Amino acid sequence: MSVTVEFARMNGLGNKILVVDMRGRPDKVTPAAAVALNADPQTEFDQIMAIHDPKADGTDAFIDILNSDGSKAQACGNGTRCVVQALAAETGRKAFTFQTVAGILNAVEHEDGTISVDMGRPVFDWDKIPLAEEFHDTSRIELQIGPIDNPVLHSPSAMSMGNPHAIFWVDKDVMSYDLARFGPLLENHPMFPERANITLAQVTSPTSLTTRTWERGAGLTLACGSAACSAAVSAARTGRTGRKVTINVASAKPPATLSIEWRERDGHVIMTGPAEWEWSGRLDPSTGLWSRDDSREAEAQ
Ligand SMILES: N[C@H](CCC[C@H](N)C(=O)O)C(=O)O
Repeated sequence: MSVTVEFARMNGLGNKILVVDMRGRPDKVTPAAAVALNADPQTEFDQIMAIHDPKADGTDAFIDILNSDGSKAQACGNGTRCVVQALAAETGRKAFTFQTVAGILNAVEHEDGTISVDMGRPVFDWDKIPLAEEFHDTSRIELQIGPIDNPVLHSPSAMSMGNPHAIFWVDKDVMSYDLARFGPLLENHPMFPERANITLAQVTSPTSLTTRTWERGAGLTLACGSAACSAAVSAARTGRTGRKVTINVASAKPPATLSIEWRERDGHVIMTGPAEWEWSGRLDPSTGLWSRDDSREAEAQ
């Protein structure tokens, strides 16, 4: 047992996020707490974004990211927008700088409530993604699933957006694939020594894509921000689209889009989209025991 902390149940395009306030204390949300929270339908989540005191000058907070299986993630685009909305509501500030294990992220909340996160620069080197085999060109790697002579999915683009991603290009509706079946096989494929997030992407115009993602450590999710960034970068990198695209996140609830720009001048990826607060409560970061606090809902009415 440890002293409880505040948390907020939020979502980014339906990607289920728990934002946990760990400021002012040295401990962490444990993998066991994550697994316990995910086992309860009311607190089931895709990522926990734990806000810690800043560790570096010029940053507002250190963010620790956990997947629902208790493993760590280096990046979470939808969760980062949720953290911005929570801190903006608390402080009235609009711009924040966060540190994660993958580096420094700058983010800003706009007048219309949407949030832009500078996700940093993509990494294409095979050993940094990481892949198990050397590929000179990671924009199309040798990997396939299904019958050898007629693969269902093949030749993905691989990259790191802080975390590892494989983007499979498809020309049919992304919902028509059995991603629940192929996702775990590809996530854990020997090609990906640190596993990978697996995305199906369909190019729908020179400025738009539709995506659907099987997340490493979380499975089928309604949306994945870093995967949307990776799909946008990979589409531009392979000449499928320009550097600025709208991503239709096929399973997002309600249907929604993210705007992604792979900025020409510095190679940074800027993701813009919404975040939504659902309810708040308190939890024990060592066990995951939690209770709901309805005072904020009462205030809002
Ligand atoms: N939902 C997140 C990504 C989580 C990535 C995580 N599954 C991993 O890399 O292990 C997003 O919006 O970017």
